[in-house]
Amino acid sequence: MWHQCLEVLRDEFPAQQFNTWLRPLQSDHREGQLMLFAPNRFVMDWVNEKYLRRIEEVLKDLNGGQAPRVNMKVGSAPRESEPVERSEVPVRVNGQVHEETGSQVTEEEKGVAATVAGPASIKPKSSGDRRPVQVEGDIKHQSFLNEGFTFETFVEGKSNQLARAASMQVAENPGGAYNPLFLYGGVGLGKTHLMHAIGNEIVRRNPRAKVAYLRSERFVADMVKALQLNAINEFKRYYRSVDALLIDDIQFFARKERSQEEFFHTFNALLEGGQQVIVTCDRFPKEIVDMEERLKSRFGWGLTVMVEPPELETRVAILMKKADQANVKLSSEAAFFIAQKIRSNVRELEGALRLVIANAHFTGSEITPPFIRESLKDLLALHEKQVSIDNIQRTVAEYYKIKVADLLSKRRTRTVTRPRQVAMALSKELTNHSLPEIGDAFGGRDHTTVLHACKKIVELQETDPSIREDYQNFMRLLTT
Ligand SMILES: Nc1ncnc2c1ncn2[C@@H]1O[C@H](COP(=O)(O)OP(=O)(O)OP(=O)(O)O)[C@@H](O)[C@H]1O
Repeated sequence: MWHQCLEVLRDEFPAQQFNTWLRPLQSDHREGQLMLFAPNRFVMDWVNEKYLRRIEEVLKDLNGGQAPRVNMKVGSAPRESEPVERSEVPVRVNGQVHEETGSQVTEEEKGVAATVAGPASIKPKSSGDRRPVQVEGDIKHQSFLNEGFTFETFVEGKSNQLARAASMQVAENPGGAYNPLFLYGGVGLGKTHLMHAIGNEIVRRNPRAKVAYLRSERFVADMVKALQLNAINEFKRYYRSVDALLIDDIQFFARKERSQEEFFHTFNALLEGGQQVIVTCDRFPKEIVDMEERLKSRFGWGLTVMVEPPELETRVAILMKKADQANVKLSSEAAFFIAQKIRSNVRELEGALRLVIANAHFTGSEITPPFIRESLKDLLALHEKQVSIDNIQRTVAEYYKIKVADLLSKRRTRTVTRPRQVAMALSKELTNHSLPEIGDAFGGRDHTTVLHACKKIVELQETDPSIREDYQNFMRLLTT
């Protein structure tokens, strides 16, 4: 019943709210009582205040008008027993079976170890001690927190408000606020920036704190190297000794079974020790493919927050801030012009600004919209070339698993009309074609049909989280 209830709530609330507060709840239903388990007190209080009444109503409907008793507590639902971590046993590598659990280093993991060049980059991060530390087995630990990625340099907007607030709380109270903190969202939206901001803030508040930041490939490479050098115990000891472990782009753990297992144990040890874990990913935990369920479920124990693509005002504010940091005067008209043209992500926005600034320095020109248009000519041409109606139709058809011909046909079944409307709205937003031109490209439809589709999709994005997510995915797919 709880799963059915979640399905109803998923349609009612925006994806971010649903994923942050409702999805992590676990349930246990017995003797007419539904116990909901929240990963921490904060989530429990929030759900109690904001959602419980609606949850009860939905459950009542699902239960033929009879409301089950709903109680909440912090913790996790009773589950089937999970394998218990055993003591550290020496491990043999090169495809031989790991004695503890039977999992092997996969070919993928060996590949990562081979391609991540140079010594392992994990360093106990304390501002007082920035020397790389040599440990047995010749694994040099270095970690690099980008000192420019701080909360001060991070521009807050609607799209990242929740993620920023949660990150700030973690930085103020590592191990005590939300553990783990799971930040997810599309490329170039500021997840790494926030993660470093947390690390930098932890160290600023406590210069002796050990913060390890690394991309997940590095964790894999280090682990394989440690196995090869017979130094797995040092590896474990190191990772379990940090005050905060920051792992970026966890999706690269997919299919790396041995690393997932190692990370799982490290993760548990850290959580048990009250040490902070922060993870970023390009998608919601449950949607990571080829990742162990128990690991995904652990990710949901703390707080899971989405970083969304910034809206126009935030893009403008980001440009102004970046220009200011570069000591460049940028008029709001110029910032607006760039922000309107570059919508995909912040990384690309920054790249465009850098190009404009470099050109302005080089030519001694003032930064005006015509100058920007000229400076970004190649980039914009590339965008315009890539985002053709044809490209949009192919992308949308592939995504919804229908044929392009269906989009152009007269068919009016729901499975076809909604994707067609999405494709029309995207064509309006991402190309310079007029409404009649778009109508023509969709099997000779009238421009009023296109207009109706655009309005409908704007409306649905407000009310239907799945359409909103689809639309954002398309914007990402088509513009990056
Ligand atoms: N809100 C923001 N304010 C200021 N700068 C930002 C903001 N969001 C992103 N940036 C900047 O955009 C660039 C890309 O951000 P970042 O590397 O954090 O993205 P990401 O979400 O981790 O992407 P990926 O998934 O590709 O790793 C960085 O230079 C970062 O400083």
